[in-house]
Amino acid sequence: MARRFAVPRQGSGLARLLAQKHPQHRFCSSCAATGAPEGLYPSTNKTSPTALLQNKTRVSPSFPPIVRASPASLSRPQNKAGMATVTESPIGSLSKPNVGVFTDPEHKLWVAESGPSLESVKKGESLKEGEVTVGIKSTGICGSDIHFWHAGRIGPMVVTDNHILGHESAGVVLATHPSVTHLKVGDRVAIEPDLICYQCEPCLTGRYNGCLNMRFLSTPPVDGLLRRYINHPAVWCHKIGDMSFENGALLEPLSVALAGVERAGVKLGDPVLICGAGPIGLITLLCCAAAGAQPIVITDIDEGRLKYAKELVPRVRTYKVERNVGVEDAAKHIVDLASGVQPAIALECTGVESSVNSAIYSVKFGGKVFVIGVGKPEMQLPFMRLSTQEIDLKFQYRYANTWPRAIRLVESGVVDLHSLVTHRFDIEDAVKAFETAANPKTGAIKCMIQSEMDVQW
Ligand SMILES: NC(=O)c1ccc[n+]([C@@H]2O[C@H](COP(=O)([O-])OP(=O)(O)OC[C@H]3O[C@@H](n4cnc5c(N)ncnc54)[C@H](O)[C@@H]3O)[C@@H](O)[C@H]2O)c1
Ligand SMILES: OC[C@H](O)C(O)[C@@H](O)CO
Repeated sequence: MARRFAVPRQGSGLARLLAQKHPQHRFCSSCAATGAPEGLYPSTNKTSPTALLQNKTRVSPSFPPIVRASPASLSRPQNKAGMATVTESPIGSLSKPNVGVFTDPEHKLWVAESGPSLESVKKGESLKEGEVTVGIKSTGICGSDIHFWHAGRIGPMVVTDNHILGHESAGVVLATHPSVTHLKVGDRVAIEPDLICYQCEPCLTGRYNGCLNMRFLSTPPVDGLLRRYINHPAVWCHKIGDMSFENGALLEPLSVALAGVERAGVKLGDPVLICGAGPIGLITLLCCAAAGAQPIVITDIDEGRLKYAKELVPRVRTYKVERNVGVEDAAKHIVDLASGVQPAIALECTGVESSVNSAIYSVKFGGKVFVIGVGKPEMQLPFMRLSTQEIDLKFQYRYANTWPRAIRLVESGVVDLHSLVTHRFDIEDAVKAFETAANPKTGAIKCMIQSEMDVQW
């Protein structure tokens, strides 16, 4: 296949710079600071970043056999009382077949057998270099999953075939390829759902969410994580210690919010507006509250979601958007609610044109409107308001290098995500889970799908 990007040649400026500065690169915070992301490079003991740059990654023919769970190796992290607990559940005892949650261009939704098959998981046959098999325990339903089901597309991302949904997952490592050194069977992990090329300019400069060859799990045509078992590169499986699997799954939407809050530059005492109190808006609210923003106003058209926001962060001020109120008037109400203080930063988490526009009319001179929501391909925006008020209009798309930070925030309790989970379903009942998540009358914020295994972890 023809390359659409330039690979740094051996001896080229970029390749030399990376190789000279940090021969080991992987998990190197200096690389993160200078552009190359923490955890970007595969953690195989045979793969150096220099080799990646030179495109010389090869499987060693002499690897020992796949490591699969055996009772002795299945040690869980220490529990709260400091006691190590051992799980006696070898992979060989798994009996539930792999299933996936599918949609298709006809907007059907169903649960059916999917790959990798239980048989191949047990034998470890399907594992490639650098991969681990993860038994998925919890997966959150994202608005984009519902969109792919209902609308069959998000902008240019179109469902053209039977397609497995889901990209917010955490689980337990069931098997490791011998090339994997930093994970072992029994590790609890959250899955970062992107597969990148490690070779294009965004990858090499630390902004791998812009990878020119991105394969994002659950974005068609790449199947998602709503399955019992998946094989995934170990480098994109982040250890979560004894964090709950649900919190592990929520690290994905937290990553979206964190990336936005970080790039928007929210600081202590900043007056902030958040538009939309869906999961992304609510998690953004938790992040802004943790960052010390004050006052914080959040908007929504749904009273129930605003009530939820108030329960999460009692000091937030809530504004119910009414369809018959114009965007400039809505902006005035928002500023009034903030005791006359115009927001320095608006984090837009709806992707709805009128909401983007009331954010633009709300922020102060020199303020920032930071759009996380995704919406119509084209929108009409108040150009002269942006111009005369020197407002920065910026955007976030997914995330890069957020998982380690997100894990620290959740582990420490600085950001408490757990109460966002309002409904839980077994993977066999995924259709019911999706119907609940898609129906505003259910009051669902985050529906979680759990895949019970014959193994207790
Ligand atoms: N940029 C990214 O990488 C990224 C990642 C994940 C999600 N998203 C997008 O972020 C947005 C939010 O995601 P979510 O999961 O919270 O979705 P959601 O649909 O659950 O939440 C959106 C909220 O906005 C509210 N809303 C609708 N119109 C409004 C208006 N005019 N004013 C105020 N509120 C209004 C809805 O009532 C809802 O509560 C979506 O557009 C989603 O596609 C973007
Ligand atoms: O958090 C990731 C987002 O939900 C996805 O990018 C989605 O919007 C399209 O695949």
